[in-house]
Amino acid sequence: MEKKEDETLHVAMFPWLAMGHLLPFLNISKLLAQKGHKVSFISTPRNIERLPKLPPNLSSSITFVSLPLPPIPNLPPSSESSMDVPYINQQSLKSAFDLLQLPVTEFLRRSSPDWIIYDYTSHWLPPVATELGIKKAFFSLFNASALCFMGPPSSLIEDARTTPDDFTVVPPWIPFESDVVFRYHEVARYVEKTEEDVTGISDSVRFGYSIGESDAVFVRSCPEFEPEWFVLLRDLYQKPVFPTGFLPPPVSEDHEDDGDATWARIKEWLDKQRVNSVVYVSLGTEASLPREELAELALGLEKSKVPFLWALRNEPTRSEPLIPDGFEERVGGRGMVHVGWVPQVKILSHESVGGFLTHCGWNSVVEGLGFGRVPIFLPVLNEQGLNTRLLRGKDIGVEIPRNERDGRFWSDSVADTVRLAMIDDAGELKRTKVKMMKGLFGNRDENILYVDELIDYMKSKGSSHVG
Ligand SMILES: O=c1ccn([C@@H]2O[C@H](COP(=O)(O)OP(=O)(O)O[C@H]3O[C@H](CO)[C@@H](O)[C@H](O)[C@H]3O)[C@@H](O)[C@H]2O)c(=O)[nH]1
Repeated sequence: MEKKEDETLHVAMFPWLAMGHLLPFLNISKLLAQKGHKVSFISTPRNIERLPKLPPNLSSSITFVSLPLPPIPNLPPSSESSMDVPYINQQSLKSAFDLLQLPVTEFLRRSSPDWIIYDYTSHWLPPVATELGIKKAFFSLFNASALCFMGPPSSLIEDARTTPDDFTVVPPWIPFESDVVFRYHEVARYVEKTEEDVTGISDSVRFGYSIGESDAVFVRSCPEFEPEWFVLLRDLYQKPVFPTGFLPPPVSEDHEDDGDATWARIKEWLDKQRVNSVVYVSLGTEASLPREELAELALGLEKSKVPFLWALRNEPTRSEPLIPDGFEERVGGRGMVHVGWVPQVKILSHESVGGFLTHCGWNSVVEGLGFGRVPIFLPVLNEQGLNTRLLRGKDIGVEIPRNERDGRFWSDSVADTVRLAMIDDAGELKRTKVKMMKGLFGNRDENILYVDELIDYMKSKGSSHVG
């Protein structure tokens, strides 16, 4: 049933319980709402509370559907997102998430959206949607090259790669030369430490069913940036694959509002720094470094002599962050350390920021390049190593050298890499190259064209409601 041009869609959104997923899902929801469509955004109470307030003109188009996270043993009651739970215990959060199947099904039955856009964790959702006659799209927050590396649904479900070494080579389904592979330590450290799969379902299997049983796959990237990977992805999936563009977030609608004290303090400090002089340091919402590496990072920043703003996350298992003793006094006014949530997009948009020392989470990459900030890569877990290889392959950014096997790195390499990115003459070409990426990643008018195409596609499939 094709929807007519002037008809509005009702789209349900169901992201994984992680800020790096909730925020881009909300971002695309706002774009749908701006185009006059209706969105039901499904999540848990604490996650909904953490999201940025909706602009008044969109608040009647986006309805938050708050479903309490069912309690399970070993998961503290307030732990509703991946940043509340240590990385090695993420499977417990997934067990609780799986218990949302019933309330989500009830909501979908009651409200009959035309489409549901869902994340990799809800592998159980496609059959539910099919039964209710609701179209279903898997929205990938991983880019096309990372998805290709992971492979077609059949391989994901088979989950045949088991050892860290298996992930350091180009898989057989990639028919061209590629260096998008993991380094040993990027897999080994986490494979070995992660708790047994308490859900019985690995992430690979979740991805496999989520992709394999979808009607379409939406990917937060574009063929201009990853041409060969999009061609391959369509071939591997044998179904419609749509780029969403980079969905550059609007600065004014970032997590914190303008009256926020954290932003006021950070802005005051940034305002005093020279244009393009500051390196912003953040490793996202899930990654954390062992104590000795954190110390090397701190010492490296100190040795670099470059002004820095370091956002250190509050780690769920530690009462206080592991900044080396006396660090803040030694760096004095040259460095600012903030523990806890910061308004990242606003920081990156500030003209004093020139570089971004990042774990290479895809949201951070998109946000940093959208403002032309030079990325300094320190990938830690998930697909962050693959993102780093993709970008380095295009001569974007610089990577902090590490030991291939154990991942150790030293303060001198941190200092040298930061100086190369920020001030050394040898880094000039890199800085120019990154400025050239600003349009592709940050231009909202250009990027929205992808969302327009995606909406046209969703309308063309309309609703397949049976009841
Ligand atoms: O203090 C903070 C911390 C984070 N953010 C925002 O939160 C998001 C974080 O996303 P990302 O940079 O991708 O980091 P993670 O949340 O750590 O990323 C997880 O999700 C990404 C998307 O799937 C993956 O690429 C990563 O590997 C995975 O660890 C970004 O929009 C940031 O702007 C803030 O605004 N303030």
